Amino acid sequence: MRVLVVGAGGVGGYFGGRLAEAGHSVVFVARGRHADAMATAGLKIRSNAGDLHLKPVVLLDRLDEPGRFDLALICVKLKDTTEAAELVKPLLAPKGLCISLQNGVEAESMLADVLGREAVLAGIAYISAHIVAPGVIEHVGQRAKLTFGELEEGVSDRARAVLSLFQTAKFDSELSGEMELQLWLKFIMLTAFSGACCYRREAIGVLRSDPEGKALFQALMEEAVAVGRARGVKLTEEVVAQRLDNVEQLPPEMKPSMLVDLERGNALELPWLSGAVVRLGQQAGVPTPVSSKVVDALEPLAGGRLGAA
Ligand SMILES: NC(=O)C1=CN([C@@H]2O[C@H](COP(=O)(O)OP(=O)(O)OC[C@H]3O[C@@H](n4cnc5c(N)ncnc54)[C@H](OP(=O)(O)O)[C@@H]3O)[C@@H](O)[C@H]2O)C=CC1
Ligand SMILES: CC(C)(CO)C(=O)C(=O)O
Repeated sequence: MRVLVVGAGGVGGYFGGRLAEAGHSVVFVARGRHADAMATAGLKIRSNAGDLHLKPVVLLDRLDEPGRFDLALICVKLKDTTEAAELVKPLLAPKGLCISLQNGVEAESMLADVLGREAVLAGIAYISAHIVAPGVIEHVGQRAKLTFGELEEGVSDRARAVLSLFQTAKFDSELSGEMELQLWLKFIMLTAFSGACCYRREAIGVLRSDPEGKALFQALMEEAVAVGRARGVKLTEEVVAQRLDNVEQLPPEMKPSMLVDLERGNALELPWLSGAVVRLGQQAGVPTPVSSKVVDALEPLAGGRLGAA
């Protein structure tokens, strides 16, 4: 399979790098100083699962012939999703597939609007990884896993073929027949994690050691669960307690990617995380006062330093 990785940051650089390490044909779409560094010095991954120095790295040549790629992994921030889909459209082979490894519960529909539903699979990245210098990605903790599958319930042969590809690489992968539920299970944790850590400017270790921090986390998660249920997602009674237990296992230094962005003055994915809880809650008639408080506090910073200038 010829793989196109759109966005070579924490997520795209890590998973794309591991696929290339396993010998697959992987072409990256990158830009700016990160792209320059990848082109000259290669892509470096620092990871507890094993460091990797990928050199040479193949970057997309704008003159590449159309219809060349069997699989596109969308790994840009959510604000760049539609642009990424437009870029991918002419490059995908006729039966080519596109998988979002982004956060939130809305990336798949943004991709489907451009590429058509048939070309889109849903995906989730369980990892904490960030660009720490141009051309260099650091993986925090041990976890590196992709969960993915069809938008509709059930498991298809084409998704099994992607699983076979992923299983050759140095990360965990899982095919799911109920991706809407999976997307929401990650979303309820992530929206609470990113909302609480950004609101208090704390990594998870400090946040969870303070009862008020934990209470904020739990309240944000409960609101997201209520919104998901109102939309028909089958979230069980135990789901909040299970996620709170999982959070106890995270390395204390772990920060959500939105806090990393906040500290760097980058644009925030707020509109698709706590912002989505508020927006989807309004649509479903579910009150979300705690998420609104987080959105109100962070909104002035959501455009990032450049956006605010
Ligand atoms: N980082 C993490 O640990 C995790 C992140 N996620 C999710 O994954 C997604 C990606 O996050 P992350 O990897 O952190 O993002 P990063 O910002 O690290 O990487 C995205 C990269 O894509 C580049 N990019 C964006 N648009 C284009 C384009 N049109 N052409 C070329 N390059 C482009 C960006 O460049 P530029 O900087 O110039 O915009 C950036 O280098 C997000 O939705 C995030 O929520 C999910 C799980 C974990
Ligand atoms: C919480 C985490 C690290 C889980 O993979 C994540 O998705 C993010 O920081 O964006």
